[in-house]
Parts: sequence; structure tokens; C-alpha cells
Amino acid sequence: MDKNFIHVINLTKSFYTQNKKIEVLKNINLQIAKGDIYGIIGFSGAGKSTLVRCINRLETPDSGQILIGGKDITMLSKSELNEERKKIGMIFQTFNLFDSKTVFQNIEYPLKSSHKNKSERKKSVLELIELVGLTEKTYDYPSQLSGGQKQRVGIARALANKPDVLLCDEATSALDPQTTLAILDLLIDIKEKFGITILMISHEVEVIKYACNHVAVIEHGSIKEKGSTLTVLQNPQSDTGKIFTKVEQQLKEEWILKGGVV
Ligand SMILES: Nc1ncnc2c1ncn2[C@@H]1O[C@H](COP(=O)(O)OP(=O)(O)OP(=O)(O)O)[C@@H](O)[C@H]1O
Repeated sequence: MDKNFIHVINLTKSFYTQNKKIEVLKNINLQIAKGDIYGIIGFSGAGKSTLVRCINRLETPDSGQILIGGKDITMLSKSELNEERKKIGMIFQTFNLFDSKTVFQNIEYPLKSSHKNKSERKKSVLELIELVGLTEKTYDYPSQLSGGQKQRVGIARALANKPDVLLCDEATSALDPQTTLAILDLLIDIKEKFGITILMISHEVEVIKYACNHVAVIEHGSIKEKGSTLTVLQNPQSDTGKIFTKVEQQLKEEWILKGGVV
């Protein structure tokens, strides 16, 4: 049996601006096992968000295949794609909540297109709110929440349709270190509870190290190296991998010099 749940095969994507072609993704190949937390690390502009947006088909790839659970999502009709998208949750750096809706209403929103009736929706939403630890905030608005609490709402909303895959686009980049850890712990917990496959893109080595079993390093639209997080980050081969780990080491040394504990 194929242990990989997501296959990205020879994926390419370009954008065209003022008659100029920008090749953003060049022949990307990835295999992601079911229940894995897989990191994609790269500098700004490397193509991370475009890759994630191709995986949930917010962008249409130029060529290549994206198989999720054996289904090639580049070949689906519009209505099939709408159904398939329900199995792919997404969380964002900027949370993307509706400011005029309460926590409850934000999480209920994706369920409105499901077959659940009002009381079934209510039960699901309250369970999700409990899962992310926000029961006391159920009827608050986003403006009344901290960044970490907003991301918890984002996670609950992304889980509403019980997705197989959760895509996290810089999901902790706007959060302080302590809140980042709490959100990563929640994601690890969710992965364990539901066997969900998580793809996490980040420019923070610490985030990848803490949460991801595997990592791929993306540089100018190409995957330069990939493998187990420990192997890649302990002995990086690509320029990007080397710079990321060097900077992390320097920050650690400066921190120790200032009397910090590692
Ligand atoms: N819709 C678009 N039209 C034209 N160019 C685009 C478009 N979307 C992205 N790009 C370009 O594609 C490249 C990769 O962008 P992308 O957002 O995928 O990178 P990233 O690695 O996620 O960067 P960041 O970490 O800053 O978000 C950039 O050069 C960007 O300007």
C-alpha cells in the first residue's frame, strides 16, 4: 500500500506580468506520508505560498500532477473541486477571520454548505471550540481575541469539515514564541487525534524543527533538498538550508551571551 497521501509530481507554475514570464515553481516533486507533519522552508519569494495555493487549487498549475489520497486534483471539474476542497483545510498568517462574525459564526461558516442541520452544526461547532480551548470565547468577536486565540479559531474553522489535509501558510509567523509553541502543540495534538496530514510552510527553522517530521527546502522555485527534519537541518546541503541553520546558530549564541537559557 502507498504510505504517501500527497504526491506532487513535476509541478510547474509561472505568472505573467507585463509580457514577462516569472517561473515561480520549477518541476516540484514531493511525497508526503499520511499523518505526517511536513515542512516547506524557504526565503521570502521562494514560492512557498504559490506551492500551497496550487495544492488547494487556488492557483492552477501550468503542468504536473497533485495527487491527494490517490485523486489528481488538477483534473477535477469545478463541482468536484468544490467537494475535494472541503477535505483540505487551510490556516493563514493573518488568520482571515470574518470580523463581523463571532467565534461561533466563523467556525460555523464552512458548515453551512454541508448537509448538517442547525442543531448538528451547533454540536459540531461547540465541539471544535472545546477542542481548541476557546469555550469561554464562543460568542466573542475577533477584535476581542489575542493573536493566538484568533489562530485557534482559524484552526477550528479549518477542521470543521473534517479535512484529510491541513495546509498551514506561515500560521505562527505573527505570534510571539510562547503562543507559537502553544499553537504548534495544538496542531501536533490534532494530527495525533485525527490522523490528519499537515503541510506547514514557514521561514522559521525553530517552527519546522519543533513540529515537522520531514522538511523540503525551496529556493527560487526549486526543491533543493528534502528528507527527515533532523537529517536536513543537521547537515544542510543547499545554500538556503545552510543560511537558515547558520542564522539560527548565531541567534542562539547571541541569546546565550545575553544570559539566556537554551
Ligand atoms: N499572482 C501573482 N502574479 C505575479 N507574480 C506572483 C503572483 N503570486 C506570486 N508571485 C511571485 O511569485 C514569487 C513567489 O511568491 P510566493 O508568495 O509564492 O513566495 P513565498 O515563498 O511564499 O514568499 P513569502 O514568504 O514572502 O510569502 C514572487 O516573486 C512573487 O512576486
